[in-house]
Amino acid sequence: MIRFSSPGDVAGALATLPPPDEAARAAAAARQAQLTKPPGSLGRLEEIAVFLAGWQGTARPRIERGCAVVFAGNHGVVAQGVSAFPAGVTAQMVANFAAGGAAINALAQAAGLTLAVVPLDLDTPTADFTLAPAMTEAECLAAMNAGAAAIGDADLLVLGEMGIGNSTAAAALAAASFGGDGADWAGRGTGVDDAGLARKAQAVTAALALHRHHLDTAFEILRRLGGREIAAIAGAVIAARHARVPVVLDGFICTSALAPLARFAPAIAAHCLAGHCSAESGHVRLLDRLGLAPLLRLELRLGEGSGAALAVQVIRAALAAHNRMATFAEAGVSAA
Ligand SMILES: Cc1cc2ncn([C@H]3O[C@H](COP(=O)(O)O)[C@@H](O)[C@H]3O)c2cc1C
Ligand SMILES: O=C(O)c1cccnc1
Repeated sequence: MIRFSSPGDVAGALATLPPPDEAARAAAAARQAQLTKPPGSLGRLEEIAVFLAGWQGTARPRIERGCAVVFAGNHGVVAQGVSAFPAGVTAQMVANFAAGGAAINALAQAAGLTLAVVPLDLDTPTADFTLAPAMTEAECLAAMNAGAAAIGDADLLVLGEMGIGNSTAAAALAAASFGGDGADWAGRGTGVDDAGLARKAQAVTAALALHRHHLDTAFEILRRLGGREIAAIAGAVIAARHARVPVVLDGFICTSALAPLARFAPAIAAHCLAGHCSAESGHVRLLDRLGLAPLLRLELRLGEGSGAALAVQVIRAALAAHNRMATFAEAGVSAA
């Protein structure tokens, strides 16, 4: 299990990302070619099966311990008037997750996933990053370690977040990592009006100016502009990669955790599937920058891991076809 004791450990883990098991990928691709269908006719379902084979290291991948993990954190930048909801909703929603009443409870259950919720110091919001770094080094490392620890023994990891104000942090991370200013990456989040959207864009642009001389490592970008739940997702993604556990990403906010990592380690998203493309305006561009093609596009704009959990139903179907279909030889069907 990975532990990050220093920012150097994060850089080290990013410099040593393992590749997939190419033999398992080849074996899975060979099986797909034998199944009773024209080659390629199951489209991306075939790619999903080969992808999971490579990361699970077996020609016949399975989902037996599919785990959804939702990280929660609070954000000082809400003081800039960037969310349609008050910061107290973060803790209230964590209570709702525990009571089973949130969308992710229903969607994780429908997808056959266990659900873990990891609240991260909700009583201590990050600093307002328009004025100071969001987190200290110790705070950011602790959040990343909470993320790394949460992967447990999952064989498929579904990541989600809850944190009022975090679509502003996500926009800042995307801009710092891939260029552009606040207006390029700010979206409506929980549904801010035009004035709220302008405040978000302004907050991001102000933060980029304040931190501009210090954005030269993935860790510093995450620490200065992210939040605890986003840093935890980054830690979980890195830890999952080193454990060769495939990951399903959710919306704009979840995906934004990869932006600073990808700037310094472009292969970081190779063990990740994009569950969906959110209606949040920056998500389509963020996915494009990460080289990810979303599985679903259902106009969701919720977070919590909701779109990722939904996509697991497609992933399960891909594996059902891969593992249960007959080959041409078994079925006595003539090959081309
Ligand atoms: C009741 C409620 C449940 C949510 N579940 C996820 N989010 C989503 O909205 C927040 C991001 O939007 P913004 O940056 O505009 O605050 C995050 O908590 C995200 O997970 C929710 C938001 C609300 C209000
Ligand atoms: O895409 C997301 O992750 C998202 C969009 C709006 C609000 N919360 C989350």
